[in-house]
Amino acid sequence: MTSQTAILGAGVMGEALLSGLVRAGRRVDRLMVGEKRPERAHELEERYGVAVLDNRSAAAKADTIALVVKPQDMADLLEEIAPVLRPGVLLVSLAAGITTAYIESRVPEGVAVVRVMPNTPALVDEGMTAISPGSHSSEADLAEVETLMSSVGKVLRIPERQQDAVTAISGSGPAYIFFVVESMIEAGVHLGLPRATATDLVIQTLVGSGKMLRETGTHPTVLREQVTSPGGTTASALRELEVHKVRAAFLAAMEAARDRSRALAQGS
Ligand SMILES: NC(=O)C1=CN([C@@H]2O[C@H](COP(=O)(O)OP(=O)(O)OC[C@H]3O[C@@H](n4cnc5c(N)ncnc54)[C@H](O)[C@@H]3O)[C@@H](O)[C@H]2O)C=CC1
Ligand SMILES: O=C(O)[C@@H]1CCC=N1
Repeated sequence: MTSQTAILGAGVMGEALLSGLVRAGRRVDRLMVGEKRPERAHELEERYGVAVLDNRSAAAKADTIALVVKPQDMADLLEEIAPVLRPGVLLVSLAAGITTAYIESRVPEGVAVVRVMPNTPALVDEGMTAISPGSHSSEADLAEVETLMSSVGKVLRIPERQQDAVTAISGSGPAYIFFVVESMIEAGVHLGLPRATATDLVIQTLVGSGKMLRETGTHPTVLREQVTSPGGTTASALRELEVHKVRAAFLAAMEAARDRSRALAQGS
């Protein structure tokens, strides 16, 4: 691929994308970064040898522009770069909640927009990214974004109306998993295990369970039943999770995330 890609907004997710592209063999002279905080810009220049430019210069030179600022900063960023956007340029928005229509209404006609929801495991090339076309994006644009995001993990095409739910499940998802991991480690400490032992036990249990899910293709309910001996320890634990309404809490949490994603599009 010989095109120029600009990443505007290089915080956690911008760096995940940048580092993934570099790991995937993208030449650094084909990449540019726009970043508001000078110390962060300097850090990325040092770490990757990438050129950090002002947003307008980067946007003017790029064929593909990844928008990786917070949803609340998107309007200002679009206002800044809109004057230099050429027809045919591809905007790839990673921002939660922001619709392709929101972006299309703020940029010149003929600019293609693709909405993307990644997650932080992209940092270790195990990301889950869902992509949706805007009203002017072509098959070639979607294929371009698939190539871009598959450098950091798995990519799925979905209709845009599913993006808020996807944000609630896989976009925010790693945080729920880490929360469960934290909770299990704390429980281990309460049960008298050294913290380091509890941490090792929980992380390997998580990785092993994830590998079983992926490699066996067996439904999670069946896998859970395999662990749950009649009258045994697991059944006792699961009864407590049901008593404490953990399943209902997960549903309420993800509905809240989905609703928050919708609200971000309204600028709140
Ligand atoms: N962190 C995550 O797990 C995920 C984040 N996202 C989305 O990615 C976007 C970025 O999120 P994070 O990386 O977590 O936030 P962050 O706060 O770590 O990074 C945002 C970066 O944008 C910079 N910035 C702000 N305004 C700018 C401007 N006008 N020009 C250039 N740089 C500017 C900030 O200085 C900061 O470095 C958000 O829209 C979020 O919804 C999507 C999926 C997952
Ligand atoms: O918390 C957030 O708003 C972002 C979007 C998905 C994950 N982090």
